Amino acid sequence: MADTLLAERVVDPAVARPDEAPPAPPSALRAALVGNPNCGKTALFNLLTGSRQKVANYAGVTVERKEGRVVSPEGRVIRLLDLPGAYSLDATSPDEAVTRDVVLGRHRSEPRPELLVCVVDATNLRLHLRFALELRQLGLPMLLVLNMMDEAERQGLVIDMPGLSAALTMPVVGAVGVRRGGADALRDSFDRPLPPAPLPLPDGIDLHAEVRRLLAAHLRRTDGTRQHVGDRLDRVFLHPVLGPAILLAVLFVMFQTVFSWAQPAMDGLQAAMNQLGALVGQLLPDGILRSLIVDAVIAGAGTVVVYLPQILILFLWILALEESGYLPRAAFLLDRIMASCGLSGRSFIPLLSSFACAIPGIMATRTITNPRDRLVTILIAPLMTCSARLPVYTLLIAAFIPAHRVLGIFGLQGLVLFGLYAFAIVSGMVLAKLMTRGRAAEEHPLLMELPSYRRPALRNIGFGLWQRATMFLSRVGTIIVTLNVLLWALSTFPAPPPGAAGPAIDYSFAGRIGHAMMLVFAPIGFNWQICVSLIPGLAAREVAVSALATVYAVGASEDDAAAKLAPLLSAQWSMATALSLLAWYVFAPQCLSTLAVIRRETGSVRWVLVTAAYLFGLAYLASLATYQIAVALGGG
Ligand SMILES: Nc1nc2c(ncn2[C@@H]2O[C@H](COP(=O)(O)OP(=O)(O)OP(=O)(O)O)[C@@H](O)[C@H]2O)c(=O)[nH]1
Ligand SMILES: [Mg+2]
Repeated sequence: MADTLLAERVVDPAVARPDEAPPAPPSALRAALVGNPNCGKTALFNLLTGSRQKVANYAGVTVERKEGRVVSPEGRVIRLLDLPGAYSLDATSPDEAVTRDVVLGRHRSEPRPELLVCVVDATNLRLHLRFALELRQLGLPMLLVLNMMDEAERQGLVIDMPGLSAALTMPVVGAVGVRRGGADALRDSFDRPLPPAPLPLPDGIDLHAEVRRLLAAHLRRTDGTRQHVGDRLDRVFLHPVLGPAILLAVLFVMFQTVFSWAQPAMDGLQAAMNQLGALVGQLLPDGILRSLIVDAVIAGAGTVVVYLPQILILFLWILALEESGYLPRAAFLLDRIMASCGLSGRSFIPLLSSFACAIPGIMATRTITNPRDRLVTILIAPLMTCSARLPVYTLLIAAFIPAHRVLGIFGLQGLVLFGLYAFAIVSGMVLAKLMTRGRAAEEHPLLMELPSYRRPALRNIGFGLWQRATMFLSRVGTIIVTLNVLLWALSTFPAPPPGAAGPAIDYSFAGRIGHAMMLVFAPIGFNWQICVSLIPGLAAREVAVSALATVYAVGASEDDAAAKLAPLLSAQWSMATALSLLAWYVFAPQCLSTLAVIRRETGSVRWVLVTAAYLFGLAYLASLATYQIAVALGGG
């Protein structure tokens, strides 16, 4: 139980909101949003409840039920559920099973909804109405929402809503999930009396034929625009040669910009933090309090805060790709490569999400039908380079890799970063191949919906970036500062005995622990400061950077030592040590939340131990090989 609670709390940091609205009273009407994947259920849920759940342009974004509270214009309170998308009630994956169980009233902790709000994509009625008809047979009060009416209009689709409503024997409303006020008609409908359950269709009726009949009677097509743009784009993006070349180019440019675009903002932040440190240093008298504030809080938080611009640029790309509809195309392109590792293209989106953070990535594996594929994807997800590694990578790259240009256009630092990502991906693929013995679990070809291309809505991207920025800063303000203060205390106490020679920090707890750890880590080139920083770095990766800043600041004679962490490292460490630490960070499972989520998603501690053991083992071997080779080549 305690475990579940812990995991619940770490579930998806992207959506944790401290200012969540109060829960609906138990007497409130229980309604649930149900429908095919990617029809805009979560977009409507956010509009109605004011939540900020993740919305993106591919199937399988929502993987668990979310609850919200809606107040109708007349003040009626509704408890609204957002459910994972499903194609039918015959669930094949864990996320669809949640929807099936809730709708059928079989869910462990969720009573059956009193009203089904069935959402369909108005531009894709042929596919989506089938599920609506299946739901109609359940005998629950129901309401049909035609979402994406803006797109439907643009495509010249005219839907006879009163006719459709009469034929389906349920109310029908239109909606636009991406427009303010786009769910008003739906909100208004909550004030009307609960509709009676729709009349069921005769048993055994062919639902596809029924959909065709409904569309023939109630859907008209006038001349629309943009119908074929998507096909034309697909001819380029899915082209066997051009497609992969474009994908590679997109990823490549992404890593170049993470360095080049962020630099001015990072320099500005760095200068501001240095000034703050110097100012506070002058204001406070020399002593323990000054050391605590300057070395632990400012040096610790400051060294991590400067990475905010890079993290935001990375997310700008990820959000734009998610919204555009390109991701499922990339999954399609990579299906063959994934198959050669024994996985299917279905693992692509969970793995790609892990580049932001392994936690939502691992949760996204709930969309994978095959249990073996799901497990293997969970096991390799921590290898995909999450954004918390970025500060560590960038710090070391900035300190040890010269900012040369290659071929006149590419920055060498961006290339090295790209190389680290590529190395992690290749390692993940090789491991998947070993785990699956290269055999695909299923013979089926990849069945995956290709959504329409969409210009990313600035509003969504803006919210997404804002969410990331506040999440990152609150991590810095909470876990990072706390761990740094703890580390500062360990590095400061006990004070050296009177008359002791050598730096004071050598006598502290941290100094002693670090020196003891050297027994294990000296062969891979780590010094005792790195060893000490790895311990708080276990809780979260970027803490290692602030921990190094603190250890070096406490150990240094000048106050601004930490402000110059990168030059300090390049003066004190060998190239071999830096490369070895980079290799360590590619593999090491330095994140407790990830391990907690693996525990929850696999339901067993065994897989947590397996993951931790194999990743630590690989990290050690990779660092050992890197260090020894670098030393042999003269980098010692
Ligand atoms: N143009 C347009 N886009 C919309 C509308 N509603 C949602 N979208 C977009 O459609 C995509 C899918 O929206 P989501 O809300 O994530 O869909 P969902 O039904 O929750 O999807 P799953 O969680 O995967 O089942 C996103 O890119 C939204 O921005 C709409 O009314 N018009
Ligand atoms: Mg959703």
